[in-house]
Amino acid sequence: MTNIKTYNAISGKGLDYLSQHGYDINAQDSPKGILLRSQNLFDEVIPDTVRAVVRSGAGFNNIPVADLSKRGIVVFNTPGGNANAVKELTIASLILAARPVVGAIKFANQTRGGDVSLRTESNKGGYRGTELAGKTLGVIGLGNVGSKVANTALALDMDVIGYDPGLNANTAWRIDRHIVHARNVEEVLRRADYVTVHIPMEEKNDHFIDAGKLQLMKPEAALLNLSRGGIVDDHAAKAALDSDQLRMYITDFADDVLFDNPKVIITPHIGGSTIEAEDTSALMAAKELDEYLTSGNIINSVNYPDVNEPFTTNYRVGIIHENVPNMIGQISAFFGDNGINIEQLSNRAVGQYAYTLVAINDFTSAQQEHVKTALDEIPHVILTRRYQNPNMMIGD
Ligand SMILES: NC(=O)c1ccc[n+]([C@@H]2O[C@H](COP(=O)([O-])OP(=O)(O)OC[C@H]3O[C@@H](n4cnc5c(N)ncnc54)[C@H](O)[C@@H]3O)[C@@H](O)[C@H]2O)c1
Ligand SMILES: O=C(O)CC[C@@H](O)C(=O)O
Repeated sequence: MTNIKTYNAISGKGLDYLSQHGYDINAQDSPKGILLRSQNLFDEVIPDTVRAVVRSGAGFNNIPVADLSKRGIVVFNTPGGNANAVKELTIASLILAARPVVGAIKFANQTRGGDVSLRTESNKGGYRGTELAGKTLGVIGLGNVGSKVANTALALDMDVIGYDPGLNANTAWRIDRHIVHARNVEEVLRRADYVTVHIPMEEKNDHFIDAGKLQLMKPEAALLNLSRGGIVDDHAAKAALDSDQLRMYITDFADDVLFDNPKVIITPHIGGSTIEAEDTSALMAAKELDEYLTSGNIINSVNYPDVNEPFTTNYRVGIIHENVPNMIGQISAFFGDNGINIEQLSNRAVGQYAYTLVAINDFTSAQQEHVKTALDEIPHVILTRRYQNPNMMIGD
């Protein structure tokens, strides 16, 4: 059995998959993998036995990715697994920003005694809203969530303007041609009646929406943040609301500065909290973990390149290394010098790291032992793992 440590409430779909594939998800000692949702891993000690950390979800700012990368630990997420759930809550938030539904519900509940229908009818004037149709939605970040939100807003008869300088090809294909592509974020902020942010929390996006950007927005506009606390400077947002430079702020991330403000709606980080999204994400996470631990295939990694090849030979060696010159030369020379024939070699690099997966048929026990220790001694090699087909890990 291979031990997997889990944090948070992971859907049974993912846990059952792991249990059925030879993993012990209850034994927390010497884990080979960690499966989590929002647990802050910066506060945890990650044992040396760990080879993979999988985030069941999209955002991975709760994981010390830079440190784990130096240790040869692959970090995965489940892109798109909960995008539809976040899209739906974003659309609900748009409606809550246009219609005073929350206040109206409270009012209706308070109208007790006497002729209830008359009392509600005569006082409902205070709960008039506006329509989304014909208004402009600005979408910042057109990835898995943002692209879905943008397309759905078109179906609500909104005009949509989007901004994403790092748009990937897969997502670009999904974006409706009627969505206007802004040249810069300022253009989105100036034109939109509603602005929704769907970007990851990383250093460059810390307080991405700050006082300066809020000033560009129309005073009657509403801002939505279902991405992460910290992407919007909440103090600046409160100041903008207080000075009527912003009409409304809806966020999925509670913050002391925002409580008890009639212009703010806070939800408790429930964007991805649907049964469907939790099941889909957990199953994706479990499969990614199993695939890496048993075959060396890397799918949806956030720190190393993806390499996903059919396992058609008897053995494989996966080598995580730095992305520096002559690594492939040294690795293939090593196999040749030790009389090991390479059937196939796949190599990909991303940023400062690279991954080389070597497929082998004839591999004696002595060669396997030697590969483990000797390959790790090549400068810039971070970690080597060996795999035996069918799906039987033989090394550590
Ligand atoms: N509330 C929730 O429960 C919940 C659920 C899922 C995701 N999220 C958050 O939403 C974020 C987005 O999710 P996703 O699945 O769409 O991720 P994604 O990786 O598919 O898309 C993010 C997009 O943002 C773009 N981007 C990054 N920085 C940008 C910037 N400064 N300006 C414009 N575009 C920028 C990227 O190029 C990318 O296309 C996640 O990182 C996560 O933090 C929250
Ligand atoms: O696990 C969750 O419920 C939150 C997930 C969400 O924040 C994400 O980034 O995917």
